[in-house]
Amino acid sequence: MIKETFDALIIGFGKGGKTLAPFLAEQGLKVAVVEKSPLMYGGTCINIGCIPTKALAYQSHIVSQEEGNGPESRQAKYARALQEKDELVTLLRGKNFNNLNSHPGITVLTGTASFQSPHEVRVETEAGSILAEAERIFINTGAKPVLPDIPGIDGAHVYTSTEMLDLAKLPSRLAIIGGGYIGLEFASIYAGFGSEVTVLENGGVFMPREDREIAEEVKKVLEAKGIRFRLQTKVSRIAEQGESVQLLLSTPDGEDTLQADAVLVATGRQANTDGLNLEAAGVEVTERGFVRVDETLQTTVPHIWAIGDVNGGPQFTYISLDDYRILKNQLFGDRTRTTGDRRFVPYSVFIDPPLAQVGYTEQEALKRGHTVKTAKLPVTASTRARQLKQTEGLLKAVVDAETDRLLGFTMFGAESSEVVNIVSVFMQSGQPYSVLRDTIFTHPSMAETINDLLGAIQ
Ligand SMILES: Cc1cc2nc3c(=O)[nH]c(=O)nc-3n(C[C@H](O)[C@H](O)[C@H](O)COP(=O)(O)OP(=O)(O)OC[C@H]3O[C@@H](n4cnc5c(N)ncnc54)[C@H](O)[C@@H]3O)c2cc1C
Ligand SMILES: NC(=O)c1ccc[n+]([C@@H]2O[C@H](COP(=O)([O-])OP(=O)(O)OC[C@H]3O[C@@H](n4cnc5c(N)ncnc54)[C@H](O)[C@@H]3O)[C@@H](O)[C@H]2O)c1
Repeated sequence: MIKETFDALIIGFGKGGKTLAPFLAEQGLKVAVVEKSPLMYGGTCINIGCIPTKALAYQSHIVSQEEGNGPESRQAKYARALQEKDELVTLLRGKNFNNLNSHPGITVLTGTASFQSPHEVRVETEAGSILAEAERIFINTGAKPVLPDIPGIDGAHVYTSTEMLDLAKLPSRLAIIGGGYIGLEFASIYAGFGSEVTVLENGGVFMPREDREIAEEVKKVLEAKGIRFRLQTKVSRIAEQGESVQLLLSTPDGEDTLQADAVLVATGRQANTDGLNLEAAGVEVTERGFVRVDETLQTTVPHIWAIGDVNGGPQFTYISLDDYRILKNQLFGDRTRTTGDRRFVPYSVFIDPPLAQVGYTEQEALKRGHTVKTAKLPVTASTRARQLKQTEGLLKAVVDAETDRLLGFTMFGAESSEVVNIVSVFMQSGQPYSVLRDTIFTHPSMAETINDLLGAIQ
């Protein structure tokens, strides 16, 4: 076996790792990045996550706005959207590979990594095994879908989100198991292309973490687009029936069946630690199977760190990026950054229109003992939304009645995934909400709805 020695070894080509690699190389370290699949240079986000799904969401929105699309035209537009998505992914994957591969201080090893000892990682490449020894090791192997134990889940018409991204034929009827981020985003994408979509969620509350008024509005808008939601519903069996499948459902009203042409399983994502042989390094995992880290992202072994989805933090690309910032600060800075100083992490669910949130919902603020003032504004109040012909949705703000600080902001409406970042930055400043209420925004814009929303706080 060939033996190579590095100062730093990064396992997985995720967002945090691929940003950390050039930084470490610029500090004079000899760095290796190990990626198990040539189709995954750049990681989940680029190849099978954010980028391809949002590319499809964009095309689906356009198709949904058009009139007179019959089944053939919808299939043709779906096929073109898949092709454009593939072109974009291929472009970004190549750029990501070249960014690291062309760097003089970085070696990209394409192969599967597994620990042999605390400082040694075996990499199985097509050309044979390499034993990579490194002083510092960073685990950035991401997450993979959870597959519930349902008879028939391994059937031909049942897909994970990754597999759905290559589904050539637009399904007439799509059943989605799981009503979380992936479930709702795919529901919105496929409904936009014209599929009949049913979301099967075993929880009893639709979008349980969201503000209740906003969640109700989301449900109403998505239902108006033809998406059906079945809560408190478990799938007990999936049976192949020729070109389609039958799902056997267990519901509060008893057993039921659902016919579908495709089934998406979107029931959460778990740490990708298979085959890493963490025991050989002494790296511990949590009860949920994620790599155990402290606030500085150090594992139970001092020279090994874990970044991104694999460490059990929020599963967002921008959190993996922030993990990189923490490591940079901890290893080469003043060691003040930790996961504990993350406040007001915004997020967006790319349904149509998108939902974005930062801070507390009204319910969460009350639970935390705040006295609150709130305001709501329908998206119809926005002239920009009328120009965009996207008047669905609702905004809501939550203000602390004692300090006048903005505690939370939710926007379900066009361009909310952009607008939320303005509010997030403002919330970091800790200023009273009236400052944002009276800030000058361009017109016409979706951002200016913030002025009106906060103007309605009483
Ligand atoms: C369908 C979908 C849509 C999403 N949409 C969004 C979104 O819109 N916005 C957002 O912020 N987040 C989104 N996410 C989440 C986001 O993609 C992840 O949080 C993020 O990509 C995680 O990055 P990471 O740094 O943890 O590692 P990843 O990008 O997951 O990279 C891990 C890499 O490690 C490799 N690997 C695994 N095991 C080994 C091994 N043993 N040896 C070598 N290599 C290995 C994998 O092949 C992979 O390339 C989405 C996720 C999915 C699935
Ligand atoms: N826009 C974004 O930022 C974005 C988009 C997609 C994914 N992601 C990330 O990916 C992660 C994974 O997404 P996800 O949707 O797979 O997970 P999730 O945790 O968001 O949702 C999973 C849902 O499936 C339900 N569920 C679990 N088992 C079930 C079963 N047997 N039957 C029916 N329902 C069941 C859960 O109650 C939950 O509502 C998210 O947590 C998110 O961080 C982010």
